[in-house]
Amino acid sequence: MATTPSEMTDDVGEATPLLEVSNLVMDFGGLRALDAATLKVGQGTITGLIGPNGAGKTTLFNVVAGYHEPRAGRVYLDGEDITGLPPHRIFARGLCRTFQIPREHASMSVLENLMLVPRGQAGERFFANLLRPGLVREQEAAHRQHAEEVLAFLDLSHLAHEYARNLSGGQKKLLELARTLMADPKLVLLDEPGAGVNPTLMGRLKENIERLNRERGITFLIIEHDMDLVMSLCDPVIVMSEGRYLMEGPPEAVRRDARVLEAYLGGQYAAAEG
Ligand SMILES: Nc1ncnc2c1ncn2[C@@H]1O[C@H](COP(=O)(O)OP(=O)(O)OP(=O)(O)O)[C@@H](O)[C@H]1O
Repeated sequence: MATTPSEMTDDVGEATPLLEVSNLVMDFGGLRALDAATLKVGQGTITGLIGPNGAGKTTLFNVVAGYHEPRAGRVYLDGEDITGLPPHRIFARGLCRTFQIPREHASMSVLENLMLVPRGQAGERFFANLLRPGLVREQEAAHRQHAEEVLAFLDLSHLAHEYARNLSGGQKKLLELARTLMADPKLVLLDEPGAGVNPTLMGRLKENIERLNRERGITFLIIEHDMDLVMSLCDPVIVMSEGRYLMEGPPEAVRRDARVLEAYLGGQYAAAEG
């Protein structure tokens, strides 16, 4: 059965939702990209976020991750109000996002890309550097070890010293995922992880998301247009349309819901139904 945001509390149990977005409004000039968008993401879920082009999904990610300040509304992470915090502070609280177009540092190796992810290193603090250089070295070594573990977990160790520019599109998506893991995230927002990824790597990406969810308890919110990926990976699936929450439910219920079909009206969903 599909639910509304207020009913969803029961679905997630008594626990506070990991992410709660309440009545977000975001304008770009005269265009209202988010129109009182409200939704909740349950702890430990792999939640899908779908909707037609322009529904406001990426804008919602940008507001949640601190890249845009909303005109109105609130964002809560694990019950704490994070609205308007800058991206690095939100990141430090365990909310990480990836981008539709990966943002790797092309002329650095894969390992260096991971080591760049900030973790509040003492080395970045001038006085700590002067007073305790040994601490800086220890932290760098620990950071490197963590990066190597992340690469091993994602089966990317063989690419550690490859320039990021030489990776395929799918490998860059895995690198994006790896970068989020450097921050020990609670919640990862993935923006179209399947776009431009070949079927083999897509399978790997999916398995890795499932393993991270199962073994590390990481919650995922995933924007995706590939309906096969959404249907096989995500539960629940939230649907947005015209800047607002439309409905949510298990993938099969969402797939059959008349409101969803109407929202996509002749778009890729109808095509996928074929
Ligand atoms: N930086 C921006 N400046 C102006 N308009 C923007 C900006 N970002 C998004 N928009 C507009 O806001 C609306 C919502 O866009 P958004 O990218 O959030 O939708 P989406 O659901 O992610 O779409 P898609 O599935 O195509 O990525 C669209 O009309 C878009 O053109």
